[in-house]
Amino acid sequence: MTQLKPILTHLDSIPSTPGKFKPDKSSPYNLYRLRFHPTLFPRFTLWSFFFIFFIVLLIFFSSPTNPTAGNSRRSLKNSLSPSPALGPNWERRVRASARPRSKTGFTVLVTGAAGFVGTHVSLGLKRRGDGVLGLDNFNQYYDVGLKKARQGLLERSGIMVVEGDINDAVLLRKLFDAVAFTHVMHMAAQAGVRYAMQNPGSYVHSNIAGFVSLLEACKTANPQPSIVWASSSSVYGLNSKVPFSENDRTDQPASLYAATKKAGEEIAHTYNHIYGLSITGLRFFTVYGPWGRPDMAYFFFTKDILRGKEIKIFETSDHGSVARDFTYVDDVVKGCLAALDTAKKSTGSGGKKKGAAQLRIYNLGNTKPMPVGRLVSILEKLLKVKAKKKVIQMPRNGDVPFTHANITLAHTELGYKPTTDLEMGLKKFVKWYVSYYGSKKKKSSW
Ligand SMILES: O=C(O)[C@H]1O[C@H](OP(=O)(O)OP(=O)(O)OC[C@H]2O[C@@H](n3ccc(=O)[nH]c3=O)[C@H](O)[C@@H]2O)[C@H](O)[C@@H](O)[C@@H]1O
Repeated sequence: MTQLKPILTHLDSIPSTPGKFKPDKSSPYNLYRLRFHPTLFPRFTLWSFFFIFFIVLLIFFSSPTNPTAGNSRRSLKNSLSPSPALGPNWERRVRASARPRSKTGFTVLVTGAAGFVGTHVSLGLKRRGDGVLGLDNFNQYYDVGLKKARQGLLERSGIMVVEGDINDAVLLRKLFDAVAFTHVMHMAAQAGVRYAMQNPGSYVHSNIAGFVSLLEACKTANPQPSIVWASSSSVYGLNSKVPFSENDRTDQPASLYAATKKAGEEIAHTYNHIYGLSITGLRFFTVYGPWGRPDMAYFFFTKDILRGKEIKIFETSDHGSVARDFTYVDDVVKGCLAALDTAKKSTGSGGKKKGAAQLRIYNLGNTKPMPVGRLVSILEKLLKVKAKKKVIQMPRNGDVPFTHANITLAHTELGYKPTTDLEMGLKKFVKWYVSYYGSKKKKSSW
């Protein structure tokens, strides 16, 4: 310490403009300076170097437990030096995928494209000649292998799926810079009613923060796209007025999942109001079908029945049956495309509203609620296996006892008319299930 003091005092006297310093030969500290510089200064610099190096290592190699932090680091990396995946070749592929077949076709960004409904909607759009670019974060909520298989299906139809998160603002900007999307079909979400109790943060991350991030990109884009997005029948929560109509109360959500979807509807209102974005929300009613979600009851009941594993059938506290307005995926896709076709243009540009814009919400259900017990007996018949059933009281985990859609509004304004009943829809699902998991003997991790 006594040795360092003279050096530090000497540093205090260095003028701020380098090169103008004249050593004071008369200073009694000159002797110390000459004697200690050669040994102490390199040691000091060496330790500083190691310290800085350690900090840099820590920043670059620490695992991103917070997904948003991970994204922001990736975003930073992207903005500093675009990875080869975001280079000119990547941009060419992005543009080619999004190019419609005809001049009147739409140019659609589908978020959650490797998800269940996202895949079907993407294929439906491509089939009729629209240009489709997919975006999906391939998260591990359920079997990523299934998502990759859906991606393969899309790629064979000429649809590219960019791997990325809707929270990644830099990536979204790159996509909107590369392509003038006319529409965004926003299907990306953290789905599942009961899982919200295990991982509440993922619902906030995808369904709230992610939605805002996407709307920010849409409002800034020039031209602003029209947006159609997936809300949920779960917003009706504890509403007991049946069938559920769009103007019924939705302020009593029974799960955090439902609350984040309801929040999405309010956020949509705000972006419509401030920026003139044209936004249509679709309340899906328990959508099922081929390439479905392994976390949903019809899917894991099929798996468990085939394996001889017990399945739990929920009932209400007064021993009534729990029922859902199960809706077949092809019917929902028709509703999604009709919503896109009837969507008016957004009115804003450069982040500024120019006039009132369209804001809509529709139920896309089947109007025929079925008890879960009935779903199981249809599966038993199709699989030719008797299920090991255990009837238990519905746990308090966010579930609601029944759903039932009034689809008058969607019918009148979108021409929506579901045509697939539960027997036919499950038959198609089981056929796919057996061909995917049965004959191919795919390993499943779900
Ligand atoms: O349309 C909707 O609003 C929602 O539909 C489904 O949610 P849910 O209807 O709860 O679908 P499942 O998890 O497949 O459950 C179907 C029925 O089976 C019942 N169930 C579930 C699990 C189980 O072990 N036993 C059982 O009887 C549930 O109570 C429910 O009545 C989706 O998972 C949500 O993402 C979607 O938003």
